[in-house]
Amino acid sequence: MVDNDKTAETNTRELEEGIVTDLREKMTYGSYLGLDTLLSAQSPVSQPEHHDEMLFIIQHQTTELWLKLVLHELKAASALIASDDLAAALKKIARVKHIQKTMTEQWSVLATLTPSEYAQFRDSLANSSGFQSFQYRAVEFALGNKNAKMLAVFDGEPGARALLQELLEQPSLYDEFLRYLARQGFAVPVSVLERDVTVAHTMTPELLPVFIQIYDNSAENWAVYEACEELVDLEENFQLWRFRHLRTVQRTIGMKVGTGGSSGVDFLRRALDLTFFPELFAVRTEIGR
Ligand code: HEM
Ligand SMILES: N[C@@H](CC(=O)c1ccccc1NC=O)C(=O)O
Repeated sequence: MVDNDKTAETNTRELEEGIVTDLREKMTYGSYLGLDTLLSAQSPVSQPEHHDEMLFIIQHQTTELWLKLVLHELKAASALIASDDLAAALKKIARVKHIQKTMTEQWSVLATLTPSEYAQFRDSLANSSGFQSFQYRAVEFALGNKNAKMLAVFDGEPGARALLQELLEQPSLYDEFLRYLARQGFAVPVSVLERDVTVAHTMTPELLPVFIQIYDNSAENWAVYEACEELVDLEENFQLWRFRHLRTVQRTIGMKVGTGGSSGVDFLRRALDLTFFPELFAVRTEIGR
């Protein structure tokens, strides 16, 4: 038995006898998590190395890890809706919402990078840009912001291009939800069910009666009503991430053009006009009328 009183007295925690210390040939924390690979993937390019480039790299890498999980969960959610298991899909979406909050909150870490610090290593980044993040684009596609023109950026990355091509051709989460609603007996127009899923869904007024029915009779349509509100949360969270990105960019590079070749802040601002689920926002105007 460990003498617990001793801990406070010595301000040192005794290791318990059962603790495994001989881990040769065994799976360990580091081997399980692939830490050798993960922690050797931070390679600053500035010369001499700029202290703050480590922050810049790790901020992006942690975001990419979260994006990997978001994609994993969204794919599962889509498949679950396609198999009529809405409740299980909502569980995945709930997780995505928490990840989004973390991703959005994380901007405050990068905001500690001042414009002058960033300017000291920005040239080293050449034409690399977040615009070239295939996982970010994959999440946009999965949620329905399809744009085939984005694929050209990935001509030199066959794996990324193939993943995006596949997602481009698959129904988005919203497409799957609308098909589900049709299977549940809601009057989803055939034109919506048979639409070309390789392009972005656009506002379809003929869909509004479906959502008015759901929102005006929420008690009778509780499951789909809840699902609608979860989708609204997803879009809201996505926009908040875009907005924090925009504001961080603005405070860091002002109105400079982007390393990726876009106008910068103006280009990013236009993304705030995009919507994944237009009818779920339009229905709000109609409620209770
Ligand atoms: C000081 C930090 C940052 C600056 C100054 C910055 C700047 C920019 C600019 C100017 C663009 C437009 C494309 C271009 O011309 O380059 C862009 C796009 C983008 N950035 Fe950043 N960025 C920063 C941090 C980040 C971080 C941490 C991420 C996280 C992965 C990120 C992800 C993206 C994505 C996904 C796009 C494409 C957005 C879209 O298509 O709407 N950026 N960024
Ligand atoms: N586009 C940024 C550069 C940048 O932020 C960046 C560069 C390399 C990898 C990811 C980046 N993040 C977001 O665009 C700029 O124009 O300064």
